[in-house]
Amino acid sequence: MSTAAPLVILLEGDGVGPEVVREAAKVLRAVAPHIQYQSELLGGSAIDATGVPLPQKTLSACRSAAAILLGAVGGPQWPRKDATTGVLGPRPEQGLLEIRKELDLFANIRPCVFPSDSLLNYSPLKLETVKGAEFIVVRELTGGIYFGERQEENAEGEAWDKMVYTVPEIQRITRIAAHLSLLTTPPRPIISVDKANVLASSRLWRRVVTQTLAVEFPTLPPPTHQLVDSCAMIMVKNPRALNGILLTENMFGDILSDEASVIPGSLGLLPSASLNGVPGGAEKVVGLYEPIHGSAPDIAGLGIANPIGTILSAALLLRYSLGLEKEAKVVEDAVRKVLDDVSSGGLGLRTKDLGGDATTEQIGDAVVTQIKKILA
Ligand SMILES: NC(=O)C1=CN([C@@H]2O[C@H](COP(=O)(O)OP(=O)(O)OC[C@H]3O[C@@H](n4cnc5c(N)ncnc54)[C@H](O)[C@@H]3O)[C@@H](O)[C@H]2O)C=CC1
Ligand SMILES: CC(C)CC(=O)C(=O)O
Ligand SMILES: [Mg+2]
Repeated sequence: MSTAAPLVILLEGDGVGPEVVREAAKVLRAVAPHIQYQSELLGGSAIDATGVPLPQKTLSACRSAAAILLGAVGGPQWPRKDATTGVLGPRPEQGLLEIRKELDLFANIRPCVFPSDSLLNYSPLKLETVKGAEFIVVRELTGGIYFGERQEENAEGEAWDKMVYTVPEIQRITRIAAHLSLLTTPPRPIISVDKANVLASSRLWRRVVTQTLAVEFPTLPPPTHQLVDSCAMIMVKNPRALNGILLTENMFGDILSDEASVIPGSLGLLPSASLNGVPGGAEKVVGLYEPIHGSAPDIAGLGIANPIGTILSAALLLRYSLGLEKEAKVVEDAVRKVLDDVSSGGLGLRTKDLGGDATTEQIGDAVVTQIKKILA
């Protein structure tokens, strides 16, 4: 374990963001007390304080940090209308897109696994359908339609968004998928998801994914290709058929990963890592870690948000940015213990989204208690 004191930037954001980040930071403090923290503004709270969703101070702090932990941004109060001009102000989500672009966080890794087998009974899908489902969504994060040119509604009543991909953008995200595939023996199959029957950008995607894997990773089996619409159907009908790496572009990955959270039972469960390179390699990668969910304005301030997705994101931070694999495992084991049924030695604690009545804080405290027991 490194003895230096790495700096982690906390971007609490909006809505339930501060509630879930508080618990994840508590967990990090328990498992790795040497980490230093600094809180900075992003999103709606940054707009209110500074006028912009990504203040320069936040960006500079993130650039010099070892890693970043984010809650979520956005809410119905933004964009705000200027009282005199009636002009709409910036959107919190712009800040998130900007920080991803500025830090070149092109690889978004979203593992869809059951943090505890006891959750098999809480999935809205049938137990026999979801049992054994386990895949990783590898989402391209700095290209595609979220970053293309756009035209807001004009006088002709038209609006459009342009989806652009380039060969290097597709090559580099394919390399991340290949790297993750090769971490297991046998390698996890790579399923590339696109809409190549309609979109030119998807036809480029399919060609470049196939070629990059064939040329640079000849030992890997060739990828399979799945159209995004039928992929969405398979995900809830027979998710085990997708076991492996789902490699896809920005918007498809955004949508499919929210759908994937239905398998373990809640959007509040799944973590993510946004990286600018291959994790665990010789080069230091920049990493921003966040749950896959949004700011959940409908439950903000009630203290009932599920913090597990953020806590598991903190585990990914320990693993990918700080090289603290043992500590990452301790956090994951502690989360499992908290969720596991009492009959199998766990606490059986669940927030409302999973049918329980535990608060956000109780889950965080329980994870900390389990960490202390594991480390004792
Ligand atoms: N990474 C980010 O910062 C993201 C921000 N957003 C923003 O969040 C705002 C709300 O978007 P929505 O479409 O409502 O998506 P959302 O993910 O915030 O919420 C969807 C549903 O899931 C529930 N939910 C989400 N997280 C939960 C948690 N941790 N525990 C329990 N229940 C949870 C919410 O209560 C809501 O019913 C929007 O402004 C959107 O732009 C959305 C997605 C990602
Ligand atoms: C601003 C959005 C693209 C955020 C989002 O939905 C996500 O990254 O999951
Ligand atoms: Mg999303």
